Amino acid sequence: MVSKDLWAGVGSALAFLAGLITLAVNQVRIKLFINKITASFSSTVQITIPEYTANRFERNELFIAIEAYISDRCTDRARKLKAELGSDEQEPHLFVDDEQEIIDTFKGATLCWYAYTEQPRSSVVVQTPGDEERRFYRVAFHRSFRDKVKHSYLPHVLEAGRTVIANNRQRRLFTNNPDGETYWSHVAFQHPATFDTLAMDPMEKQAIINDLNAFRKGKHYYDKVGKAWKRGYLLFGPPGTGKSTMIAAISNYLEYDIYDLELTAVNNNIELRKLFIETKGKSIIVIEDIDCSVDFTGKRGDKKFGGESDNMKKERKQDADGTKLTLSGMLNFIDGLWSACGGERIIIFTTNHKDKLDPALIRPGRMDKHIEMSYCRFEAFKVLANNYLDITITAHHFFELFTEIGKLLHEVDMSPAEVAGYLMRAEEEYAGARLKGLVEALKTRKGNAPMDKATAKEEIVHTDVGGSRSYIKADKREEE
Ligand SMILES: Nc1ncnc2c1ncn2[C@@H]1O[C@H](COP(=O)(O)OP(=O)(O)OP(=O)(O)O)[C@@H](O)[C@H]1O
Repeated sequence: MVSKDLWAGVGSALAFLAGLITLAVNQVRIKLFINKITASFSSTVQITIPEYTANRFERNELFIAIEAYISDRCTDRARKLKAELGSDEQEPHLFVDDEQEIIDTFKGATLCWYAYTEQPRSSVVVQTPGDEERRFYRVAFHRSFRDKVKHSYLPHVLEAGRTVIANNRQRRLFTNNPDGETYWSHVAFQHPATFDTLAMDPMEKQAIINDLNAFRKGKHYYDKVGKAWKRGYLLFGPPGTGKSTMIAAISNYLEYDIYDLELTAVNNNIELRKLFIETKGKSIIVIEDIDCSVDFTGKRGDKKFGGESDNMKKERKQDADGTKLTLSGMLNFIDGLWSACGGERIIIFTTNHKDKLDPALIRPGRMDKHIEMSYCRFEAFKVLANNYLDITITAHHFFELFTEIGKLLHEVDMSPAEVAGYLMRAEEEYAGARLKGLVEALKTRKGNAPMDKATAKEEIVHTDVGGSRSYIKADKREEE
């Protein structure tokens, strides 16, 4: 009897449980159904941005920019963050972690961002990065902002995100590999040179800065005139006058990477083209000592003598096949069709002998600006004195030394590198002693190089005393 009652109790309990389960399942079904109905009438629109593009091999640029944008704008508001340290970086970067709502506002619209990760289905064989974990950003907003989001907000996020990435990024110095699997290898670029520490005529320096500013902001202009967004600079001058320092200052100013192209390691035109294609935008491509890198002279044949020699025919064929590095390959590199890919690149050649270069290589349009880096004159010296000794022309106790140096630098050719050498001489503890050492060296050089009488007569030396320009007449012969 007892066992009959017990079984009856268990039976009704099971029936009750089954009823509950059916109810729960029905409720989930009902909830899903209600969600579906409300979603179809909802005023909210959602856009999902996957981490990988449809072909799954490339990361989606929009996703990367959104990540940077949200990390930059919204980390203060987020409660869950992630920290990462890149291989070349000094400071960790903070990112907003997944599965939390982040609110952003834009021109009256409120946008709700949410990041989430989907695990791969167990049946999927991982072949590409996008087959592993799949990450997404989702942005939700009122449907009345659909156009604003599409045409203004997302482009704004893309641009702002790219700027954040460029600012956070450790700049890199690339060099081409002679026979490696990759075309370029790189190290972190950490050169302290800036335009403030670069010793040269202030007006010329300002002209270069203006030119760089115009270039950086010039995308629309270049598009309008139908030119590729690139600019060529030829830096020429004797050794030690600051050509490499200028390149470092430009890179630091524009925050561009540097590709230091070693032409002697490039075997032919095809390789040169591939190297170019592998460079990224916002970069400076440098070929130092272009006159020493490859002997282009004579490679184009001597047309003066009429006809085409066998050598020239061979040269033309090799040129067409790309089996050799030739001048025309170089010209193509600078302004051929391939050079237009990517945009926002500065190409810089340096040389100690501008006169040795083929005019075709440096004509305007290829090398747009020719910048002469010259021996140290008084204006440049003032920058070096400030850099190395922390003294300015307003330091009255050095007035006489400065005046003497000003006169001597006008008469004697000494590179900024040499002047810097005297200003940082470890064996002299005091600034005055170092300046005197420089005066002695300049006098010795002056004595060794007798001056041409005509130029030595009446010279005007410009010095800037206490900010006001004064002119000191110096009759060099009489002084001696
Ligand atoms: N104009 C300058 N302003 C500031 N420092 C300079 C300048 N010129 C040279 N120097 C100093 O001299 C050193 C050598 O200069 P740099 O390598 O830039 O000269 P360069 O013209 O590229 O020489 P080279 O033709 O031999 O390659 C630099 O490290 C820098 O300290």
